[in-house]
Amino acid sequence: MASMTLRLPTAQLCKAARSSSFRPSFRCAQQQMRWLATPTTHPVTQKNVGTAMVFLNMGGPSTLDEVGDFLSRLFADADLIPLGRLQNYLGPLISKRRTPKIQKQYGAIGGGSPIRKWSEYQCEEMCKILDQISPETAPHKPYVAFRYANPLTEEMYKKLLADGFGNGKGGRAVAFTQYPQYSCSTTGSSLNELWKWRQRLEGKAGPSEDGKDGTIRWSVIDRWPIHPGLVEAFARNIEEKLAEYPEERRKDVVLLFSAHSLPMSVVNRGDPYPQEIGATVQAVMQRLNFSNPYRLCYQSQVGPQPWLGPQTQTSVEEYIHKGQKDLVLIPIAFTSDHIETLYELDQEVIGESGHPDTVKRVESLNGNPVFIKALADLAKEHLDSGLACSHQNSLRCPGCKSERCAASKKFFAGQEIIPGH
Ligand SMILES: C=CC1=C(C)c2cc3[nH]c(cc4nc(cc5[nH]c(cc1n2)c(C)c5CCC(=O)O)C(CCC(=O)O)=C4C)c(C)c3C=C
Ligand code: FES
Ligand SMILES: [Fe+2]
Repeated sequence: MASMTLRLPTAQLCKAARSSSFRPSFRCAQQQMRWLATPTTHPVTQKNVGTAMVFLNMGGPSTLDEVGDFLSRLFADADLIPLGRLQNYLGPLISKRRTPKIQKQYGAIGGGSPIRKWSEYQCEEMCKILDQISPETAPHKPYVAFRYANPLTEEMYKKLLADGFGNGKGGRAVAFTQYPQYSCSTTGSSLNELWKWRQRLEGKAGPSEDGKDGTIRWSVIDRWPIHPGLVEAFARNIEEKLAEYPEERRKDVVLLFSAHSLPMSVVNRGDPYPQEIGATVQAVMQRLNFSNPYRLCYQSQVGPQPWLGPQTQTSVEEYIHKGQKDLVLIPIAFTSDHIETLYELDQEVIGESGHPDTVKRVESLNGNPVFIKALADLAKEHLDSGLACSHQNSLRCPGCKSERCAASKKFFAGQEIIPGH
């Protein structure tokens, strides 16, 4: 199939778009000019190298021996746990103290987190579908970049370069966050880390005026809280779980959506996560035709400071106390199993509820084909859009004081992307 590009040379388009009259709406101008698209051939270098699809996530320790390193990277991350000037001193101290407790939890779920297995599987399967539905950007090559566990962002970036992306040859890479809802402590942290390694490994200069300096062109799928495929996958899993209850009780089962909580300091800084979590919940309930009563609650608080509530475990206990024993827990902020589903929800919340036969959890998305097709559809929409990132991604939190956020947001928003390439 013939590939598509813009009739005007990109450099000319970009120059026009950068001129003062275009400046306020560069991305709009880029989008509006897409109707000029006409079939032509790929630049050879791009065709050969294909498109790198890079899944971003926090990662988890695959073995008990990796728990210490995982936690020490996590407590060293100032985007997640800001400890100020004491970060380098307190981070290692807290992580070391916490390691035995968390090792026990990973021990109880089989000796490690399944997140690497699921991420690699989901990304590979998505790429196979993309090769079919988006031949103009094929071949799609799967990569995983974790923030706190192997494969780390540095390792992924070096692999990209070794595989022929960058190195004077250009090539396109899509950073695809696997957190459907954006938080500066999760996706924001992963993007800041990706930007850091891009600066270290591909130079500080950034792309030249014509975008042809041979560095990797990055675009970002930074959030997808209400993507119809995601909503459909969640909704079907909920329907399956509801079908396990006797018909006469089914419509009164309470659906308890559960998301990882955020410290109130992060919420009050203006983090978009609570709003986007609410949007997913609303979209799923709309798809279910509001078949059941529902609530959103939050889990996995760490440390003594105030976190966003209500807490999942307390909510379950309180509903049971009120006589509501039919409860379905729905982990809504993570797309594969991890200690928060397998340990915290299954073993603590359900295990300690006293009613494990009526308090249930829906399956995580893991290898669900409906979900993997959704990932592919979402990626295709992004590749066709020509957008470097969402418009929303360019806005910092009102309370953000981080220079890292400012620099990385500017970098990603400034990438020049040709639709369908
Ligand atoms: C959408 C998901 C998550 C958000 C938002 C999030 C914010 C957040 N987390 C911490 C502190 C910790 N999180 C830890 C583990 C952990 N966190 C998430 C997801 C989100 N975190 C997951 C899936 C996991 C488990 C990984 C796995 O099992 O594979 C931990 C380590 C465990 C522990 O010590 O309890 C900490 C610490 C903060 C401070 C925060 C928001 C600022
Ligand atoms: S903390 Fe949200 S943009 Fe920096
Ligand atoms: Fe967390």
